[in-house]
Amino acid sequence: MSGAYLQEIFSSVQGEGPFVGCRQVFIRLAGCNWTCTYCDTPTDPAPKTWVMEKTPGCRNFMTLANPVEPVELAEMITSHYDLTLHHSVSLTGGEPLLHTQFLKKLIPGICGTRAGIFLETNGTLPDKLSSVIDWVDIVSMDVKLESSTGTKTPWDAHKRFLTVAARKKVYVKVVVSASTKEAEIEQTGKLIYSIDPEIELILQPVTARGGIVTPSVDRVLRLQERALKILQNVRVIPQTHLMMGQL
Ligand SMILES: C[S@@+](CC[C@H](N)C(=O)[O-])C[C@H]1O[C@@H](n2cnc3c(N)ncnc32)[C@H](O)[C@@H]1O
Ligand SMILES: Nc1nc2[nH]cc(C(=O)O)c2c(=O)[nH]1
Ligand code: SF4
Ligand SMILES: [Mg+2]
Repeated sequence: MSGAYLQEIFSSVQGEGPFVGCRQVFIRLAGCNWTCTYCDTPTDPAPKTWVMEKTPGCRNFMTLANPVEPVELAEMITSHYDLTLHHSVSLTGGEPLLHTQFLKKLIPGICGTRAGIFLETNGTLPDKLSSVIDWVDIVSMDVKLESSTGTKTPWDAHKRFLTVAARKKVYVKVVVSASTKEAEIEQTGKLIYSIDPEIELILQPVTARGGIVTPSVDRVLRLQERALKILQNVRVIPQTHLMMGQL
């Protein structure tokens, strides 16, 4: 099957990590292979419908049927959005790397932005990343700490993943909570350092959900110091789109 199940498409500003504020077209694919207690996004693998703005940036959504064919979707996006006004197209989800065959057919048709294709991923599928890395320009890779997600951290898969991602522009994002252990941050820092000490680490305080509690101001500073003992570039950046009332 060449089609894929989508959740939504919208134009907004990137709200997380070092590209905060950049205008992006977000393509949110359906389904996820991971479980994060704090997740703020539905992960139904096969929703009957998906939504797209009638007018870019106006949040007047129209409902469309799933699944969608890649070439048809590329035509819808390029006729609907002025990609030249956008920094990049953000492929997100759910977990976008569950849809690599679809992405390889979609991406050639949506390459008109200023900085290309931005992949927002949970960092758990290195072989899937290898199959599409040539089509991607920027990788936002999560490291999934057990203290926040409730699922055991896949350290080996993360290491293999970052090795592949380092072939392009990449940064690592780690959601931290009140229960994040300094040892987890240290292991994250050592993983990054072992591949490239220059790769930036973003500590993203959890937006409280699912019983996962936002870390205290003091705790965030201690965690950042722990990472700075290992890495050059460590910033604390929250989910800013929520503060701006942006999607
Ligand atoms: C919804 S996920 C989709 C992409 C991919 N599955 C991943 O986890 O990176 C996008 C980003 O939102 C973050 N996120 C989801 N829920 C959050 C929350 N409650 N607080 C902070 N960040 C959250 C994830 O950690 C991830 O960096
Ligand atoms: N504005 C905005 N920025 C984002 N960065 C990552 C997002 C995601 O859900 O993947 C996201 C999102 O949902 N909205
Ligand atoms: S990997 Fe991403 S989409 Fe999947 S549950 Fe975690 S935060 Fe949500
Ligand atoms: Mg989001």
